[in-house]
Amino acid sequence: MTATVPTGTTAPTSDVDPFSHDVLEDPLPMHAALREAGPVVFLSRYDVFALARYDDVHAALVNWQDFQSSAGVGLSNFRYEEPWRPPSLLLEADPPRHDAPRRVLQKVLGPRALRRLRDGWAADADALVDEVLSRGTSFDAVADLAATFPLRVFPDAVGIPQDGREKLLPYGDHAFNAFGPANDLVARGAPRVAELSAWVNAQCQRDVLAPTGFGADIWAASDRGDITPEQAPLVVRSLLTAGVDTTVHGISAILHSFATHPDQWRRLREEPSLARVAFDEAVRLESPVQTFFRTATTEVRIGDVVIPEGRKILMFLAAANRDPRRWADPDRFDLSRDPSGHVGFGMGIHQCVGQHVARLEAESILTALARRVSTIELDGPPVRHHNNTLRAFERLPVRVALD
Ligand code: HEM
Ligand SMILES: CCOc1cccc(C(=O)O)c1
Repeated sequence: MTATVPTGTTAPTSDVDPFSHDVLEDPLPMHAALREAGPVVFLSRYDVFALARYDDVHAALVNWQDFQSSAGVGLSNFRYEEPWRPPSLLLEADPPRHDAPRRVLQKVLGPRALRRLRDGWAADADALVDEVLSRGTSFDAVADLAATFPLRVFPDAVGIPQDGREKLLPYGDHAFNAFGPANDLVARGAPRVAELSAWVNAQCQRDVLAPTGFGADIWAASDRGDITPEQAPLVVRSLLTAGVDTTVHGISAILHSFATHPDQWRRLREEPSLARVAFDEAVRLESPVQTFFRTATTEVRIGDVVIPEGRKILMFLAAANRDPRRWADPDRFDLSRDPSGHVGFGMGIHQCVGQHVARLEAESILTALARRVSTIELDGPPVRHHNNTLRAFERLPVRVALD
């Protein structure tokens, strides 16, 4: 039996460390270099293959058969390494195991289900904006808006108790770090993992969840047999893991985009319905979720490179979202652009099942702000928050003028 040797040229190679602090501070030059090097680049530091161009990232995302998620969507390969927590039934599963949990969450988080939340979230956003503006017109848009609003509305929508909600952000931050290499960012989160995991897992149990909300809806789906009672807590865990940090950094991204593009703020004020497209354009431009991995289930040919079966592929969603081969003037925040097709929420069977929740949160806070604020601008240098997977701000000082 001779081993099949993948034929095809060797990929261009780079020894860049995408998870180093200087790259996490500003990944754009690395993205451009990877796009220019070719359709696929071998990253020698991590022994993985990188895709940075839109067409190649898109093709991998929609081809779940050749690019699987069940070996983990981080650097760690679940075929040989123990996951740090039981794998997600959605993110880290392939069909057929992925199908039922996905169908359940798609219904629980669907646009129709969210209609009942719209008015309450709009009122909460108005109240928060009034509260922030009553304290002055210079503030930190992260602490006062982006990190506050999601934590005011989302845990209640899930139906978890009040106690311990401050654990959600650090838990999610660690989960997103854990998709990367075991570097200092992962080490920093390690001491609290047991405490945070125990708390999150406890919130997924039926007896602590409110009688109405996303959590109750997931357990009701297990009563109907759409998923099993053993699966229900893990599906709730998906919401608590993926549903907080992402929206905090998504809202930060949109506020940073407007604070640095005053002409677009004027457009939003003239046409408030642009809030929806503004969110997708900010997610395209900033890509709060920067990367995800896949594992090749067979030899995959990309360009004239053959990636051997079993190898990890790192998809740079953020690089694809600014690929000049796909986007005109890609670095510009432009509300007249049609951002549909961006891969900031992924694409295909794993495309973000919570995107309507995220969009409604962003739209609520944006509309509330546009109602009262005539201009918004930076009031000092933004400070980045480094994470192996998330693009985020630690601080976003802004100054606003009121009507
Ligand atoms: C700006 C906010 C958000 C961004 C940028 C984002 C991004 C993403 C991306 C890129 C994926 C694809 C993962 C992959 O292909 O492997 C994904 C999947 C997922 N997201 Fe989101 N997300 C956001 C908000 C949310 C929210 C609010 C929730 C929950 C309420 C959520 C729950 C999930 C889940 C459960 C998956 C796995 C779906 C599956 O594998 O079928 N996300 N998200
Ligand atoms: C936003 C990407 O989606 C995720 C991220 C982390 C965990 C999960 C899950 O399903 O537990 C999903």
